Amino acid sequence: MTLLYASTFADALAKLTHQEQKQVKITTVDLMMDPKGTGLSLERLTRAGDDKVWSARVSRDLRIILRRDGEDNLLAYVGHHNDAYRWAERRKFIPHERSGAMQIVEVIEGQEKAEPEYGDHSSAMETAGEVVQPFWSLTDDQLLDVGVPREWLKHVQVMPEDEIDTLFDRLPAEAAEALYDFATGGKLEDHIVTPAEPGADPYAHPDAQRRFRVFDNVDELTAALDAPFEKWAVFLHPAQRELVRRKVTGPTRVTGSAGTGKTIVALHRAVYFAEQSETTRVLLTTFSPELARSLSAKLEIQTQAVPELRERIAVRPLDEAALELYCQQFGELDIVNHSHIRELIEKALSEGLGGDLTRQFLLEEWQELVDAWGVTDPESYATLPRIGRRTRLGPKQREAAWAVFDHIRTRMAERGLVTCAMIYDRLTGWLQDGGAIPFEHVVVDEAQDLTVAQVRFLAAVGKGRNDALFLAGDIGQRIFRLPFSWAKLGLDIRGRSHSLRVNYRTSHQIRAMADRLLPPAITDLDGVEEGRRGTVSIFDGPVPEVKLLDDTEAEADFVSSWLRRCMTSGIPAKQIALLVRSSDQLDRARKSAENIVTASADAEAPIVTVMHDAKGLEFRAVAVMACDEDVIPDPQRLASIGDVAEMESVYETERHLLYVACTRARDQLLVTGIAPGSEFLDDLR
Ligand SMILES: Nc1ncnc2c1ncn2[C@@H]1O[C@H](COP(=O)(O)OP(=O)(O)OP(=O)(O)O)[C@@H](O)[C@H]1O
Repeated sequence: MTLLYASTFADALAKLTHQEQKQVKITTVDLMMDPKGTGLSLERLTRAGDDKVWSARVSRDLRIILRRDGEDNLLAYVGHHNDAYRWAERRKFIPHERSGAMQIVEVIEGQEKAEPEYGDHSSAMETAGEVVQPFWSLTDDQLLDVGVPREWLKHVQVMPEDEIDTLFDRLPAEAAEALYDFATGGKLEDHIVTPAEPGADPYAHPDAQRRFRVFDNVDELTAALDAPFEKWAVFLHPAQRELVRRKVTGPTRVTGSAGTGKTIVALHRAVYFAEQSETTRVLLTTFSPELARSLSAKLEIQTQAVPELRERIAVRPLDEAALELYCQQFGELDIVNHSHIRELIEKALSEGLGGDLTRQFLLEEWQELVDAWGVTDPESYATLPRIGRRTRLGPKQREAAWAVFDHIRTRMAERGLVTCAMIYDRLTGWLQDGGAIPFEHVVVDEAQDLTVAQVRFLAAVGKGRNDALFLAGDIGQRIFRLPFSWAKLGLDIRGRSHSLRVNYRTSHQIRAMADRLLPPAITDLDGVEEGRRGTVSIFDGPVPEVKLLDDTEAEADFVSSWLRRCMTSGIPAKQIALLVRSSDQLDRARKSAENIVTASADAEAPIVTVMHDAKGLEFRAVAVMACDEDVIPDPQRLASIGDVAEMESVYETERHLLYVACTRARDQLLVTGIAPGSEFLDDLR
């Protein structure tokens, strides 16, 4: 017997109460242990759209809808009595005639009425009266090629524009994606379905696997039922699945705009590696402890059916993993902090070093250039491109500056102090001399913000080993540093970078607005292009609002009212975030949140934080506040930049930051500022 579970079942289960879910789980497991259903009330549904559909009684009111075909037992839906029967009456289960992929097709009522009003498809006419019909010109053949079920052809051809947002609810996802992309300017040809081999299993096609999961045993099914809300753990998009299982010969990168499931691919990829053998060890890593914790929690869910896999995957922030490795290889160490470095600069200045250079300049020069790039001698310092540095230096000034840096390095060496970058540099040298880390595979999430030292280290980790390095990231979300070439540092992903294009996080409306902040394609310094065109979201929501106000008080009041509306509509406070550019504006956000908390004693407070700290997170509602003219782009960063190219890089990073903030929102997005507002708001609007 084959156990199958449809995403429609997972969605329906998630809508039931906790108690009902428990009852469903018990009946499901009984059903799977006793496929003939001898002890259960099974009933074939004669009025269903498909003659293999049965109902199973869970309780007086709850029914599971099953499809039983030979050895296949498919859990299709669950719901209250009438809802479940009505769902079954209006569904057919048929392999698509072009792809061979099993589809659940909604039976359209009154289909005969859906005749196109103009019979000739070659006509350029796209409207019937006032109603725009975006798919009017598409032929049956073109629609079948992208997975539209035959019974939907006419309905799609006359579909009015305002129904496009329902595509994902009503059509198989491959067809909905193609049509949505076409309606928003994309090409249908990019979505032609892959035909199956004759006689192939209709559930094995990649398009079927995004909605059906085959279980090997009841334990696996039980685990999936325990996590009914985590669809990502069970149903991958074909493009995600491809990347998870791909065999590669060098470092690989998955890209895609915010919310396209890069983190999910990274997680599945780590598990996939761990499945390869009992002795395989995988490092799953990212930049911050908070994101590492979130990866760890997701991994627990994903591996609950096979807990031993969890043991084979270490989840750590990259700095922590590097530190651990360093201590194992070279013993304990002391890491310098900013105040140490400041003290050393002071000392150098008091000894007459540094010429007329300021403390602040020397500190930044050390952090952003000398330490970040691992510069160890004056010659390298003299030839280093001054990426991100505002001030040009003449030879004399460089000499004076180097005297200070030399002083810092010597004192640090005497006291046994190192910087984080030095840890990576030493590990890189050790790897180049034949050292080996205790992991066969390293999977890195949020890779767009890796430092120079981290990239060098990872390049050494991946050198000469297949499948050693898998990176997930979006260059449009690089917010912590200015761009640099990975290939020049030995990490070459050219030809092995793949984009995802289905956005699972943000509504159509929010994604479309946020996308206006970035160009349709971004090319990194190694010439790898990341195209964002053709990305579609799988659900829709309210249109985001951009609001400019007269002063901070008016802004706080406006955001408080918005917060109240969000919470009244059922969004829990913890699922709402108020984001600002930097800590200087945090009070403005806190004020809006406080208005809510003081108005209702038991109201929980929403999350208030800076945009940088929201990277990788998601919320149902987000207010991006304080988008004022003199806040974003940050005027301090832009001040006194001499070089045009450099100015562009800083602008870009600030734009990315606003993009990151806006794309944390799932359903509701509000952007506010004091008039006239940030120049970026013109693009948003
Ligand atoms: N195949 C899937 N099925 C259902 N949900 C998915 C799937 N893939 C991703 N998601 C959901 O989409 C949301 C975004 O996924 P994820 O965080 O992996 O995106 P991302 O590309 O890493 O985003 P960002 O670039 O903003 O960090 C998450 O809620 C995730 O659970």
